[in-house]
Amino acid sequence: MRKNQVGRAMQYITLAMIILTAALLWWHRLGMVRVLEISARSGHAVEARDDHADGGMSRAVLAPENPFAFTCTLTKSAYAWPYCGVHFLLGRDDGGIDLSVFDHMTVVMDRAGPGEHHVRVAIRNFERGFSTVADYRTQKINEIEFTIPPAGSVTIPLGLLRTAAWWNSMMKVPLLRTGPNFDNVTSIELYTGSLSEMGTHRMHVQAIRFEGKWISERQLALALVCAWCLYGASWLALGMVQYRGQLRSEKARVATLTVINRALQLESQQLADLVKHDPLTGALNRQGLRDVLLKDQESNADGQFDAVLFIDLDHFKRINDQHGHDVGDRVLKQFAAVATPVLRGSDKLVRWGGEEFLVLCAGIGQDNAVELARRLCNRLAGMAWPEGLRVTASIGVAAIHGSADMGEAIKRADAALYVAKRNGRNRVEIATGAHAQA
Ligand SMILES: Nc1nc2c(ncn2[C@@H]2O[C@H](COP(=O)(O)OP(=O)(O)OP(=O)(O)O)[C@@H](O)[C@H]2O)c(=O)[nH]1
Repeated sequence: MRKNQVGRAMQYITLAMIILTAALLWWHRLGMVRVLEISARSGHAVEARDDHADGGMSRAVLAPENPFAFTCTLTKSAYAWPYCGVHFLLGRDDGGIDLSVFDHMTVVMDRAGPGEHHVRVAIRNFERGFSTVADYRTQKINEIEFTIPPAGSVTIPLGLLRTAAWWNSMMKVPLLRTGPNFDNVTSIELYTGSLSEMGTHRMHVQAIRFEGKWISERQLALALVCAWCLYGASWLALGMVQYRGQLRSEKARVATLTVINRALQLESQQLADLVKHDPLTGALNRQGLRDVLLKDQESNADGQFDAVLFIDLDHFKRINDQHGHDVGDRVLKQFAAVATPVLRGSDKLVRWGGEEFLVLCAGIGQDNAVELARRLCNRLAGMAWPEGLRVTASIGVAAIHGSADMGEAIKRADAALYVAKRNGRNRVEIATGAHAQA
């Protein structure tokens, strides 16, 4: 995927994440509620309970047509705490349901009877390690007592319920486990309160409703933080992967450009060389000579060259005329090939024009220059040439007195060459008066 496509995708995902986060927070605030209702419609079993078993005389009687409506006759007796009420059974004796996922409980009921209507609600929890199936009283009793209007409802946060102190004492519960528990609830009990007046109380439980958020605020916050962290991390990782890919392609591009650059440098060097060299013989041309002299002047004001040889192949026109230009070209090429190894590395062979060549000699001295010219003359005269030709050259030698004298020295060498031609060719003449014979 291209970089800007990924960027656009990430923008959409960010927007989606923001909308999702806002929607979840809004939904959590206004909804996301789960409800457990215990009522005549829910089909939970109901049992009547009173103080009969404890020696009292109170009576709880369920209405035959609706066990959620019952009559409770509270009667004073030898038993100190008369009570009566009902049990709503939620699970088996040893395995109840988890009500800890709910936040609060709402009791909706009608009643009729003497005095204020005090109600005690108890939630029985089967406590592993304490409760037994044989005796339901060993199940932890978490309770609260409150007053309810004749017809209406009361909502109670589950956190307000407390474990009965007598149960903790009876079961010898360690201090840290004395708090209420709702994770294994077997029944909910609804009794008359401790301040309820004696007499007949008619009660009709419309519903006991447990409500709570599917996810607690804390869980939601944690989930959102995790999701955003994950998203941030994946964004970073993606960025890193892209950055590395970019770096790799940049490196590859730089490497390619370096290769191209080198090739161009080489090419431009070759072109520069071409411009400075005669294509036929490979000797320097006049442009090349100019560059050599400029460089020479830059490094040494007086110049390093101290002698110049002016070479002209003898009767070259005749070679062209008799054997054709191609043969003439081959002779010119052979001349350059023969002359080059005779010269030293610091000497420069220049094609002056046509069949005329210059040799610039550095640090040689006039005598040695004359010696070099003779050697060259002899070499040319003694070797085999194309078409069995005999090729000779006439050479004028002149001393160079500093770089400023270069032009004049070439003229003097040319004049000496003219003398060599006039004196019969295939010979060396020196420009400074004393003309040596080959
Ligand atoms: N094949 C060939 N011939 C060339 C080239 N450049 C110049 N020439 C010929 O070289 C010949 C030079 O002739 P001339 O200047 O008359 O000199 P020469 O015949 O060598 O006579 P001398 O110098 O007096 O010995 C001319 O015919 C030119 O056309 C070249 O690049 N190739």
